[in-house]
Amino acid sequence: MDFYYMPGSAPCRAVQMTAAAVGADLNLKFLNLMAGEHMKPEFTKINPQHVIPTLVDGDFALWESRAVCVYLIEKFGKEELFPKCPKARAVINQRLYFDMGTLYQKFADYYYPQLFAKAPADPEKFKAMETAMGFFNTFLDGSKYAAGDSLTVADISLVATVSTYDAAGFDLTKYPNVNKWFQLCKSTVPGYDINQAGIDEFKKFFD
Ligand SMILES: N[C@@H](CCC(=O)N[C@@H](CS)C(=O)NCC(=O)O)C(=O)O
Repeated sequence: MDFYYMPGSAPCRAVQMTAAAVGADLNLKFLNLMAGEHMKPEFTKINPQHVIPTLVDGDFALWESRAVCVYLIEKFGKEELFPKCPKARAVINQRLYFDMGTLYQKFADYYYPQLFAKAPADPEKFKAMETAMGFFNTFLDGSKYAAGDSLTVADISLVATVSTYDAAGFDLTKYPNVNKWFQLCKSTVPGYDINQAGIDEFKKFFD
């Protein structure tokens, strides 16, 4: 399977950790967004939305990291990462949508204008990030992992986001449940070393 990615990208790292968890071999295809490679017709033919991560499995192309993670889990039969039980799956989905629509989104809203448009920091957007992280801290009350007592795709997606907050200097110690969960994920999420290598790349944007 071809995998179009950049190592610093959080959603790409989530897919790479999922691939490690299910034992999928990804044929890595580095796509340099800074050089506009995602806008070239070779790539827009595959993905008209021109975003990474993008997975190509034969004649099937898929993007949106969380959809790609779930596809890999189902293709490789690792049901424990996305159990079929309706309630368990519903909580995992809630966490995944929270990650995409709220936690990662608030990070992007605050940091991206500063990183990519040299805009000044907006304190209201920083508060929105704090509120989002506070929600996640509450979800983790009495729960070892993001969606219960075992590791699921929700943890893989969320740890890509939370490690990105951490890399940007966001203080996680104010969120004790998140901080504890983050330390646990570092040692239990398969392929976390790949995430760390990507984080090291991402940090260069802050230099
Ligand atoms: N929600 C998407 C976000 C994908 C995304 O925005 N990727 C960025 C890189 S991190 C990208 O490819 N940007 C290029 C563009 O939007 O044209 C996911 O989780 O896969």
